[in-house]
Amino acid sequence: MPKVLISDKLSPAAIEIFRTRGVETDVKTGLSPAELRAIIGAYDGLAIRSASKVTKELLEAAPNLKVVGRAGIGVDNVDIKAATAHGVVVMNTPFGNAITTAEHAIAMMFALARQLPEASASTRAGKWEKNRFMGVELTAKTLGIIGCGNIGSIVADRAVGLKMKVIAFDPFLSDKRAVELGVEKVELPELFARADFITLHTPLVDGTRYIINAAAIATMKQGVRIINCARGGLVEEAALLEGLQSGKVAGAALDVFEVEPAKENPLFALENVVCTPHLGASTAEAQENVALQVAEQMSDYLLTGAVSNAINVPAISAEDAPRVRPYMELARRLGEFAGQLTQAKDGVITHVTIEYEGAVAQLNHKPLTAAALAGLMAPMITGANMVNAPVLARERGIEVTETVHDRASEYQTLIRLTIATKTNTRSVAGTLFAGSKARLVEIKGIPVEADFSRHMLYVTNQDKPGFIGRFGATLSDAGINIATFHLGRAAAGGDAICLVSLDEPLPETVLDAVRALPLVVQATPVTF
Ligand SMILES: NC(=O)C1=CN([C@@H]2O[C@H](COP(=O)(O)OP(=O)(O)OC[C@H]3O[C@@H](n4cnc5c(N)ncnc54)[C@H](O)[C@@H]3O)[C@@H](O)[C@H]2O)C=CC1
Ligand SMILES: O=C(O)CCC(=O)C(=O)O
Repeated sequence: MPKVLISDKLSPAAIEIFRTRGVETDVKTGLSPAELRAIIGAYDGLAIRSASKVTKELLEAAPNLKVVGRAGIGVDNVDIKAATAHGVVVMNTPFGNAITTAEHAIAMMFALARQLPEASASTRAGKWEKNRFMGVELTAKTLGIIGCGNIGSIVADRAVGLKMKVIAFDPFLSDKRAVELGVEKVELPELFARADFITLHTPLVDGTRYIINAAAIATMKQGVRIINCARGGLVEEAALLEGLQSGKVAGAALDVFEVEPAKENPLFALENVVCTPHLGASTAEAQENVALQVAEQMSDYLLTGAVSNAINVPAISAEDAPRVRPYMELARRLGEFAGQLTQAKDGVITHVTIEYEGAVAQLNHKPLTAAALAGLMAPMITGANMVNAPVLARERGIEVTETVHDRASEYQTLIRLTIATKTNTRSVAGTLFAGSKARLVEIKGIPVEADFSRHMLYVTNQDKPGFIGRFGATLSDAGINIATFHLGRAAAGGDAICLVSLDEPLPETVLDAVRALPLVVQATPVTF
């Protein structure tokens, strides 16, 4: 039974889902990095929000970890590169808290416009300072949205409803989508120059870090108000502080900070700053949504291999998983077979081509390619799996080509893998028999029909009389039982191949004896 650790505060709905799905679940929140490192080795899955940091060091201490599930959107607390290198799938829940976070941004905009926190504090203190709090209307004001994805789009929709003029900067916002949302697409300098309110909704990545800095603030309207419910680090706090103190920026509403938890911050001293402690996603509805979703996704992956909302691996829907899984198995086995045949003397692999024909051509082939690469590299690289295999291939300069054929094939469905090294090219092809059973049907273009079995011996020989008898005698003299025996040849008298499955591993001495037989070109044991 797979075992999951929940290390941040998640709705109890998640535990319920894990347990009913048959995933053993521990909840241990508030652990220090060292405490988490000390126990992570026992778990297959880790469910987190934003407090737990999934670092390279944590991943190094987690040999069994297969999946990290982020109950939320931002994954900047996860070292994705390191997770990928360790073969760990990272998933998030991209929609579950989007409405709630967009509503928080809108609430923050109102709070800024009407100084609600200060007015509330003053009233509760019995001051009745009616003249102190003069607000601004939102109607007809220009809202500049930076990042118009899930959350930014919902903010746009709500702001349009408030009769604001909405302008947006997002390099991936299409003209059509902008029209649908009722927003005007602009470049960033124009947004800075025109917006009365600016709200941020991008991830924190290298390209967005300090997207609001001193230079940007200098180009903004006098009296601009800035809202950040995305990530600390998008706004340079020192520059914002200066802008607020000079009056250039009339107010700022911040849910997120460069350093969190933000217990001390010079911005807190200013009365035109509204702050919340990273509450964007904190509604009962959103927390229920993300907890349910992350538990379902992680359980699906651990129990069935279905992948949804993964950041670092191609998606396989739960619906597709039963159809795709046998093909992944076939692709992986073809990769393993080819990997074991590729010998050190062949030199490094330079190119891998994966062809999909027949029924398999209709499927999402990304996970199949990843599985084939994982199989290929597994004999050479410990820990290679379908998460890290495409990266490992890229790092090693292996060019990967996927070809999807719509031509009719002799087989109803076929995957062919061709491995090129500097000195050699090898190909293997397989099909699914009876819908789910992986079978080898071609090696080096020579037809064969063989199941993948635990212990196999692959021999290439010259197609001349005498080979089969001597080969059979060598194995039987050594007391080795042949379970199945498959022969194939390119043409009479030409290159021939022989693939046998054995009941036990072939001792080195017998392998040497086979290799020494006349007509044998090479003999390679293959195990699964
Ligand atoms: N305060 C909170 O509790 C929460 C904060 N968040 C934050 O909100 C962020 C946005 O979430 P979603 O809208 O769901 O993500 P999303 O991926 O749907 O949208 C992000 C948008 O930013 C755009 N973008 C990327 N680089 C950009 C750039 N340099 N300039 C302008 N736009 C750029 C992308 O094209 C995309 O459309 C998350 O990454 C997360 O950090 C999300 C949920 C809760
Ligand atoms: O889990 C939380 O409270 C924060 C949510 C968040 O920041 C996110 O989903 O990106």
